[in-house]
Amino acid sequence: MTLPTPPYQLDMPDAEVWYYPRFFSTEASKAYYLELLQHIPWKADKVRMFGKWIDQPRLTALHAINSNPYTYSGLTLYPEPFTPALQQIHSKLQEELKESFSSCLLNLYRNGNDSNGWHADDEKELGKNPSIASISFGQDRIFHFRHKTDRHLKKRIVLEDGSLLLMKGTTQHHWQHQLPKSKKPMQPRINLTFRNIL
Ligand SMILES: O=C(O)CCC(=O)C(=O)O
Ligand SMILES: [Fe+2]
Repeated sequence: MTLPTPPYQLDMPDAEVWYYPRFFSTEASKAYYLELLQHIPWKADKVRMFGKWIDQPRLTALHAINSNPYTYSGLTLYPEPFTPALQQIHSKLQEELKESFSSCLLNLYRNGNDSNGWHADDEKELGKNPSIASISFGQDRIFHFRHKTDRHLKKRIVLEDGSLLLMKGTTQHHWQHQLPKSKKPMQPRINLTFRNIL
C-alpha cells in the first residue's frame, strides 16, 4: 500500500495552482482511460478563429449534472448527463477537494499533433474566480502557463497519468495556459476539466 503523494503549489504570482501527482492510482487511471475512450461520444467540433470555422486540434465532449450550455470560441455545447465513470470521478473530486462542480469538459488528444492553444478559462458562465479541476489519463504531456501582462513570467509542468491540476482564485485573470503539440510519438491522452457552469 503506497501513500498518496501530497499536492504542491506552483510558484506563480497572481495565481493559485496546485498539482496532485497521483490523485488516481495507476490501475484506476488505466481503467478510467479505457472506459472513457470507449464510452464518451467524442466529437470533432469546429470553433470560430479569425473569422473562420476551423477544426479543433482534439476531440471534445461536455457532460454535466445540469443542462446549462457552455460557449467558447463561438461554439455552444449542450451537455450530456454524467456517465457512471464520470459520476465516480466527480464524487471523489468533490469529497477530496470539498468543492462542488456542475460540469465536465473533456478533451481527447489523439497524438502529438493534437493540442490546446493559449487561452484562459474566463467565460462569464464560469463565474468570477473559477475553480477548475483538470484530470489527466494516458500519455504524459507538457503544459505551459504564461502571465498575461508580465510576459517573461512562465511556468512549465508535465501533466502525468492519474494527476490532478487545480487552478483557482485569480489564476484565469492573470495567466493563460496551453498544451503544445509535440514532435515525439505520443499515445492518446484524456483530459477532464471539472468546472461550475452557471
Ligand atoms: O488538456 C489540458 O490539460 C488542458 C485543457 C484546457 O485547458 C481546457 O480544456 O480548458
Ligand atoms: Fe483551459
